[in-house]
Amino acid sequence: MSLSVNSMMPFSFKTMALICAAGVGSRAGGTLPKQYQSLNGLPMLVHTIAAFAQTPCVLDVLVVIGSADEWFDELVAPHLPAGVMVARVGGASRAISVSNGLQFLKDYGKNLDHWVMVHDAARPCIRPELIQRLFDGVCAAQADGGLLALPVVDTVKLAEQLSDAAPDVYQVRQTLKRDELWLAQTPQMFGLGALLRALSHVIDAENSDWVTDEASVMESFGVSPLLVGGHASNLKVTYPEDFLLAEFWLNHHKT
Ligand SMILES: Nc1ccn([C@@H]2O[C@H](COP(=O)(O)OP(=O)(O)OP(=O)(O)O)[C@@H](O)[C@H]2O)c(=O)n1
Ligand SMILES: C[C@](O)(CO)[C@H](O)COP(=O)(O)O
Repeated sequence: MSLSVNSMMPFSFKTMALICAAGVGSRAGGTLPKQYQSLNGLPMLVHTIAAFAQTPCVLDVLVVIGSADEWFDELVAPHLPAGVMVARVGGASRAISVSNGLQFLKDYGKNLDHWVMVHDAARPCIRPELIQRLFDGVCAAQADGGLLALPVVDTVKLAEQLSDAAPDVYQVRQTLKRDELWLAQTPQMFGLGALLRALSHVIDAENSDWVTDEASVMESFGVSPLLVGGHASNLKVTYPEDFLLAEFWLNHHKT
């Protein structure tokens, strides 16, 4: 099955941003979904939105939240920069939330040939310089898309579970060549129309559980995204211990 996702390179001097914030944050703990938990006195999502709102290459910002979200209006809306759009179209998985958000942008009349950057609400320490670096890098290389990423610095083992009786015990099968390995961050930037077509196709046609980022979907249709150097500060807040680290980086950016 071929799907034309890279037949026309997107073109514009600006990009839209889609911030996905419809998850429940089950691994982070706490009484609120992690995107609403406080970092230095403000909800995580407020920090994430602010970075995009302050970036020169970002024209429109859309925040995707869950349809039954009970927190956004009270915790985030009072801090929302002018012009930021909000869509209550989150789905059961990150891929569905992103796809629904892209459809919202299309229905809103956004140009399908223009760029969109997808970013996790859970990466609140993203800085405008990094967002701009991704945009400039992809445009300069005339690539079909790209993402921030970090080279792996640890030695990486491929392992398998020993037995169902010992779910935490794994045995090494192979050590991977680390100089070829990168850790994907967000934002991830592709043409709005191309990404929407690719995601919708995967979601409609098969189990989309394997989809953990936008780039992998585009890769499955033959696109080779550009990797642009990210930064350790752009961590994804996943576990309880990540909140402290995120606060450190937010403070560090201010100095
Ligand atoms: N159905 C979903 C699931 C996730 N996300 C968003 O995707 C980003 C990355 O996902 P992850 O860190 O896995 O967040 P959660 O799914 O909320 O966390 P967990 O897996 O621990 O429950 C987050 O900003 C999250 O809000 C989303 O918009 N819609
Ligand atoms: C998109 C992502 O941030 C790239 O590292 C990541 O895959 C999303 O996290 P999830 O836990 O797989 O939803």
